[in-house]
Amino acid sequence: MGILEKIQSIQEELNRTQKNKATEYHIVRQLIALLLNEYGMLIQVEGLLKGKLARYRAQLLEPTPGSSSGGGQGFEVQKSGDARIALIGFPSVGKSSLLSKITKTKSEVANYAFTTLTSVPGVLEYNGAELQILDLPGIIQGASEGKGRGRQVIATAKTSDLVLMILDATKAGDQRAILERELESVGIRLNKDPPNIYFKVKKQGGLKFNATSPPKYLDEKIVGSILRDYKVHNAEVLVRDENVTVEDFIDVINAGHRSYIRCLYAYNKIDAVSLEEVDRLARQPHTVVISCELDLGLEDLVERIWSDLSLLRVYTKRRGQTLKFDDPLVVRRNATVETVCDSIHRSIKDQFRYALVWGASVKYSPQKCGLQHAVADEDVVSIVTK
Ligand SMILES: Nc1nc2c(ncn2[C@@H]2O[C@H](COP(=O)(O)OP(=O)(O)OP(=O)(O)O)[C@@H](O)[C@H]2O)c(=O)[nH]1
Ligand SMILES: [K+]
Ligand SMILES: [Mg+2]
Repeated sequence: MGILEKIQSIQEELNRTQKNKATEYHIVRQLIALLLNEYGMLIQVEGLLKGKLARYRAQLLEPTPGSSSGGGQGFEVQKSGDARIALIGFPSVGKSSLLSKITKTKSEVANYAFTTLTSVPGVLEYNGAELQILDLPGIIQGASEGKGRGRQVIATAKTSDLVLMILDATKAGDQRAILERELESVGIRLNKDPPNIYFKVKKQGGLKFNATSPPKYLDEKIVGSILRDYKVHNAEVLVRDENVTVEDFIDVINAGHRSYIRCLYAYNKIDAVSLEEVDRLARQPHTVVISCELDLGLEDLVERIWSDLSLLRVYTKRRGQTLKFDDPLVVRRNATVETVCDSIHRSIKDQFRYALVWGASVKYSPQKCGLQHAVADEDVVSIVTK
């Protein structure tokens, strides 16, 4: 082969590879596009399936015709232990993951909505107390009007001592407000004290309206017209707080249907958002940030649950017995020596002479106290009987 021929053959070869390269490149690009498309389709299909699955599972929660309570098994759970904590949140925020983390109970965890269809109780042992934690189905907007089993979930929340609202740190910020509204609409008041208004319906005498200082948002006329609407014409009203609102007054009239419950907000899945976002969320009031997946913030959460419950540990001591500090009597805040007596035994009050109290509630330890003495956390109480 002459030199010119050699050059020409190389050029031809090069041309071919150029073309091949172009086609190969083209083919590879097409393949990639195909794969991407396929992948996108897969994601779409997965989303669709998940949506379908969630819809069908939500139907499992819906009331069946002829039953007033709803489909599936009923989920009233016997109260047990020293306090009840209800896990409230949208589907798939990690309620069951949390129950499985902080108690010995395993509740099913999955990445589709409405995995949990009933209430699942677990026990958290802390500071010698037994705290009942209730894992519940997820609720959605409109739950209080009977969407899904929302009404039953919310009714269960109303029986709790603390609502633990589980929120998804990766989701939009309005979850909190939506859930608050759902709970509010059935008479649950979160992190509020009952309004400081004395109200008593009378047989006669018309409306007697008084206030310790002039209320800013209420007056006798408003109160009178609200009461007429309730067909109450004789009543005594004493407003002891100038900041109470019309809504507060209505709550007082409906006191039997109002529950004032503490609420702790826990943002889960913080492993999936930026540090700045975690920081922003953690600064909201009554809020903790956690990750069930990475075991972050769970100890802190349990501590916050304990302090929000405001439970008191009282160690009771019998004459001549040594004190056992591992088995306290757990009572509510505002508990008195009388509460302690009732918790020990119903009849102990009949033989009560006095109590000897050691601890933060007394000036001298021990101090002789009567039934009305208010106890403090970690007091030691010895009941002296007749
Ligand atoms: N990234 C991340 N995922 C989590 C975390 N905790 C739970 N998950 C996931 O979130 C999904 C839902 O968890 P569940 O515990 O079933 O949620 P749920 O609130 O009980 O859901 P429903 O019972 O359906 O209302 C699962 O795929 C979990 O693995 C977390 O801390 N981080
Ligand atoms: K789920
Ligand atoms: Mg669940």
